[in-house]
Amino acid sequence: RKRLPPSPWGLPLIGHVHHLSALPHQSLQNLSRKLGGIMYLRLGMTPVIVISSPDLAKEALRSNDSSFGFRPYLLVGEYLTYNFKGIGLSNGDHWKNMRKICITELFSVKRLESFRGLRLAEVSHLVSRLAQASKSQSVVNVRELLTDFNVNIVSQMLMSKRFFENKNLGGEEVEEVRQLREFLEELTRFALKFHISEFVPAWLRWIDWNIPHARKLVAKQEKFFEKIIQEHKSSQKSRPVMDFMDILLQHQEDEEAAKATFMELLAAGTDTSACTTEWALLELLNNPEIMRKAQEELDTVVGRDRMVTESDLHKLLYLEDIVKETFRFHPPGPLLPRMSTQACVLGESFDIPKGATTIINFYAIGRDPRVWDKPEKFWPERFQGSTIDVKGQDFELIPFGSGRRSCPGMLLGLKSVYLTLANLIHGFNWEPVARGGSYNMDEAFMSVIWPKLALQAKVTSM
Ligand code: HEM
Repeated sequence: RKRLPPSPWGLPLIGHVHHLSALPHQSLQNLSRKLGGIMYLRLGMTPVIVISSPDLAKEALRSNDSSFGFRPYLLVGEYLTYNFKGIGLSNGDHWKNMRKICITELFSVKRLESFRGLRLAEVSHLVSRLAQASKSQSVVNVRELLTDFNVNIVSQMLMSKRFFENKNLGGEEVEEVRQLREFLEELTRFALKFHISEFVPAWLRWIDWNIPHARKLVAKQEKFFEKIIQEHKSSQKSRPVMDFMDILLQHQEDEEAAKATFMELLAAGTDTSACTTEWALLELLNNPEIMRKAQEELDTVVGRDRMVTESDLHKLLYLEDIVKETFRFHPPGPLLPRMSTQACVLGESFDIPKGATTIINFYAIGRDPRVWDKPEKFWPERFQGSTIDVKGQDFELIPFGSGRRSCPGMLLGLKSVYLTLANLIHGFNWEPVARGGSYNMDEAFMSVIWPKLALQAKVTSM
């Protein structure tokens, strides 16, 4: 006989909402410790299945990939992506088409290779900012450094624009960049608010009191993209190689699809990589022995006379273990959001209703003592001699998801994390400015899971 997975105690109307805190991945981890690897929650009127076991994640994402290949409804998807015209929140044929364009024209190995010089130029810029900070003995705001790096990479790939730390920008453009930063922050705050439309049936969504705010945000977004699209159309002939905006405007007559996809790629592709590097550096600062081993490896493989480049990365095996361990312990987006499009059975006999929001909590999987030895310890050596990788085949470690909706930007994200981390620790010694020399590792659930306190430290050139 089939049955629903176990649930915690609920309340009339709100169901199980009261079990969730400002750190929902941790609340769900705590619940799964009591209820097991699969549970059933009701958030308002929305049925939600939460999976926190590698075997059940594999069953959902591999054996039943087509049943769980949809994204659930989000208010930001309806408004800021013009009724689901982007890639990350859309479904069905439109999603298939956008994903195909993104994979062939932006994320293919060949296309990524053509941007190698761009990444090198940005990393040189990052290193010279650190060298300046070393000279002036000033404290480095690591988060700002990493965010600038990642936004600059993605914005140049998408639309040939370098937004941050660009001395060639005129006063009006600097003001635009400031507005973009503010807009992205406001959008994140908005996306994290409670939206009742996500917890009621579709016909009742109009009652959401956040809709006027969503419309205001759309107007700000419009202002930003209209200008970029116009500039792009008028300068297209002067670009030797077409950028992604040129390509997308060619494929898609509908400019709204281009705007939606751009906003999603900027949102999905910048903070994810930046926060992974920030967590890794934090762990190294709190664990000087691991830092020492990583720097020794860099000295042996790269030497002291030059920067680390992408051709060095495959030889840096300890660095690879550090990055894997960072993804296990601090996955940037720890809850995979999916939706079941047909009823199915998971596990021994758990009934998954059609239309249930399905969340895979791989934060819980990464810290489960049944899956990992000493899970609360940051211990890169656990990967020595192990074949476990982050690429979506090993369900103990799926920071980029798995299956048809897995992250298409994975290769770019990995390059960015390796390159920035390697260069941050290669040419510089880091001195903590935290009280007592050890950093607080609390988390904040924002666009991604950031360290609650942005990492600040002093550097000296080696
Ligand atoms: C460390 C870096 C990154 C991490 C950890 C990460 C993680 C993820 C995760 C967990 C998902 C959901 C996967 C699923 O449902 O199975 C995802 C989706 C996505 N990511 Fe990434 N990501 C990273 C970098 C990037 C970059 C650099 C880009 C693009 C510039 C990007 C673009 C996307 C897009 C467009 C989707 C939605 C795909 C779809 O729904 O078909 N990501 N990412």
